[in-house]
Formats: sequence, C-alpha cells, structure tokens
Amino acid sequence: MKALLKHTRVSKKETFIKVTGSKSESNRLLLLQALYPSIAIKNLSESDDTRVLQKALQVESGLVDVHHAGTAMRFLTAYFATKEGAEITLSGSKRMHERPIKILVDALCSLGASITYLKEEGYPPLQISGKKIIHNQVTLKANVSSQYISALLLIAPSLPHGLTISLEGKITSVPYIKMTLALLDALSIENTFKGNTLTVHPKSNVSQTECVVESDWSSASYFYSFVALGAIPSVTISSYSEKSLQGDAALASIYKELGVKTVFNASETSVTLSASEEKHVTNLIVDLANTPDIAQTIVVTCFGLGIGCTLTGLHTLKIKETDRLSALKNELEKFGAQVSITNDSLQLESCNIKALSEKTKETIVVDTYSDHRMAMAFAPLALQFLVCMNDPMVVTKSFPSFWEDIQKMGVLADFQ
Ligand SMILES: O=C(O)C1=C[C@@H](OP(=O)(O)O)[C@@H](O)[C@H](O)C1
Ligand SMILES: C=C(OP(=O)(O)O)C(=O)O
Repeated sequence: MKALLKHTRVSKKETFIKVTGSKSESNRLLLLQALYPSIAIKNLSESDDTRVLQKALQVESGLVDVHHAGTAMRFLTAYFATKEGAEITLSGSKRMHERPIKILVDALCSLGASITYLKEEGYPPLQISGKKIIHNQVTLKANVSSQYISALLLIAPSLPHGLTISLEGKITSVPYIKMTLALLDALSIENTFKGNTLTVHPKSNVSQTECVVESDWSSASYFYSFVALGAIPSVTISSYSEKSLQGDAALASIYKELGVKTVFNASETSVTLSASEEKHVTNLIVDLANTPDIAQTIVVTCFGLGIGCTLTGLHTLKIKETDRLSALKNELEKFGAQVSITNDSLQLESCNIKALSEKTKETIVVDTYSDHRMAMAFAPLALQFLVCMNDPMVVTKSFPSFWEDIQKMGVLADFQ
C-alpha cells in the first residue's frame, strides 16, 4: 500500500488531539501486572507493540511472535525465563531476528536461566524453559540498549532474593531505566540506583493500585514538527503533565529552539504547542543519547525549516526497527538535503528550503523500512513537497490513529 499525502486547508481555530498512552509505560505495567494481578491500568497504549505484549502474556507454552516489538521481545525473554514451567519459542519479524539480544540472554543465563538460540547465536528466535531463579547478582553491558536493563528490573521483585545489577560502560537511554524504577516506586517496590549499581528488593504482593499511563511523548513529537513547520498556529494534545516519567518530554525544551512554545494546562492534563514569537535557531546542536526515538522527527523538522543540525548520541539507532541513520540519509537526500552520518551522529547542512520546495515539481516517494517513525517523521514534509509514503500502515506499531489525527494538521493521506 502507498499513501499520497495531500496538503489541505485547516481551520485556524485551535485544535485538540487525544494521544494514546505511552507504549513504554504500558508495556512495563503490563509485565508488572502479569506478576502482580492487583494492578489496574488506565489509558493503556493502543499500539501494536502493546497489543502484542498483552496477548503474549496470556501464553504458557508454545510459540510467541512479537513481530517488530523490541520492548516486548526483551521484556518477555526475562519474563518467560523466570516463569517456572513456561516452555516458549519466542520469535519476531525478520528485522527482530537481526536485533541483538545476547547481552540480556547472557545475563539471564548467568542467573541460572535456560535459553537457547534457534537460529543465529546472539539473536532471536529463542527457546526458553522457565526456571525458578535463586541467584541475585548480575553484571551486564549498559551501552547497547537500556531495554535489557529494564527487562531485568521488571522481573527482579518477583525473584525470591530480588536482584542487584552491576552496569558496565556508559549507560544509554537512561530515562527509560528511571521510568522502570519510578513505576516500581509507584508499586512500593523498594529499589536503588547508585553509581553503576541497581538494586531491587523482592516483593510477594502489591496492594490494589490503579496506574494511569501518561500519553505518549514520542507520538507528541510529530505535532511539534507540524507546528514548527507552520501547519497550524496551535494544537492542544492530551493527556500530558509537566512531571513526566518519559524522557521524550525533553521535546518541550528542544522545540523551544525550533520555534515552538509549550504550555502545560495542569487542570486539563493537556499541553498546548504553539508557534512562538521567538525565532528558531539557525543550527541545532543536541545530544540525543537520552531520547533516541525523537531523532528522526527532529532532523526532518530542521530540514523543513531549512536549518542545519548536528545530532549526537545516536549509537542505538542502527539496531532499531531499521538502521535509522542510513534510512534518514537515504530519504532526506531524495528531497535535496545534504546529510552525513557516522555510527553515532548525523549532520544536516542548512539549505534554502523555499527555493528547494518550489523547484521540486515531482512527487517524492518515501520508503519507510518497516519503521513507524520513518513514516511519521517524514509526513510533515507534505506541507512543502508532494510526498508519497510507501507502506504507510507501519505507523500502527506505536500510533494507530496517526493518519486520521494529522488531518487536523492539514495533511490528508490518500491510500492507494
Ligand atoms: O524501554 C523502552 O521502553 C525503550 C527504550 C529505548 O530503547 P534503547 O534503550 O534500546 O535505546 C527506546 O528507543 C525504545 O523505543 C523504548
Ligand atoms: C525503538 C522503538 O521501539 P522498540 O525498540 O521497542 O521496537 C521505537 O518505538 O522507536
């Protein structure tokens, strides 16, 4: 399937959008709910990744296919490995079988788990026989993916002696680790994070607790981009609060530099994004090691504004849904951008975007590489170029109503 993106008129009145719950918070809470059924969850994410995890948690033996869902793959590996009696084949999409998992598998096996590789060593699919784990000390590398660490933290309180995790190397995507710990705190599960050591105490039950998931900040990034590129003067999105567990809430300060003002409406738990009077910077320099999922949105916004950017801390992008650094370079160059990449950074040169969009008469076909964020990050360029999106339904991985919601931003997807 393809989608021809049409730029339509929008009413200048303020518009409102309800965004589904954070997929990171939802997936953590679902895992914890499987361990402690007294937890109730509100505003659960409607993403494919959350649905896949929810369904997988019902399975006791046999095949579980998580498709493209990275957190589901990593969290379920730890969950099934420590669930006595579980006999599971855990597989995923072709890309999932290229996303490394050895660091987590080695950590679990050192604790006494039984996990074997069914194809290539270090990668899914996995054969897991759930065991009672009595060890409580583990060491692992922390510079590849924080998901391995969150996976261990989530099952840690269910182990008879809890778990002490020693992290080696520079810790990546730290806010996601802090989110996991904050959710344990919310359930009164004792934990500490000191230097490179994480400790979680055992907990046999959790009292009845209702957890309300904040809406997804990574999904909010696309509205920031639309506002920055002048789609609409202002949009209010819910349900968000100033004190967030999600690292991607850093969007508010990053997009201040890109000309978008953020106002939190505390009583309505919403946030209003509007074009600010302050001019945007002419070159954006930002380290995204804490917020890898908004890299694609930011670079495309900078291109749409005609400004340059230097993004660093991108070492995890190569092992996500696709190699996001190469994908960004390939697709931005189709629009006439000048992009250079290394293993952990991206540099975009400034350009005369008005001249570029006026002289480009042909439709630019954007490939999405089975990556929801490629489709969503590039969609705002339909305000300036004729864009045709290949495989547009990839968005359902995190944001199923994306194409419907962006009609309010003046972009209509004509599916063909
Ligand atoms: O724990 C999580 O919910 C996530 C952690 C991050 O992964 P890495 O730690 O691999 O960067 C992020 O990119 C992913 O979308 C969600
Ligand atoms: C990287 C992502 O997800 P995951 O690693 O969970 O597949 C993402 O949603 O951008």
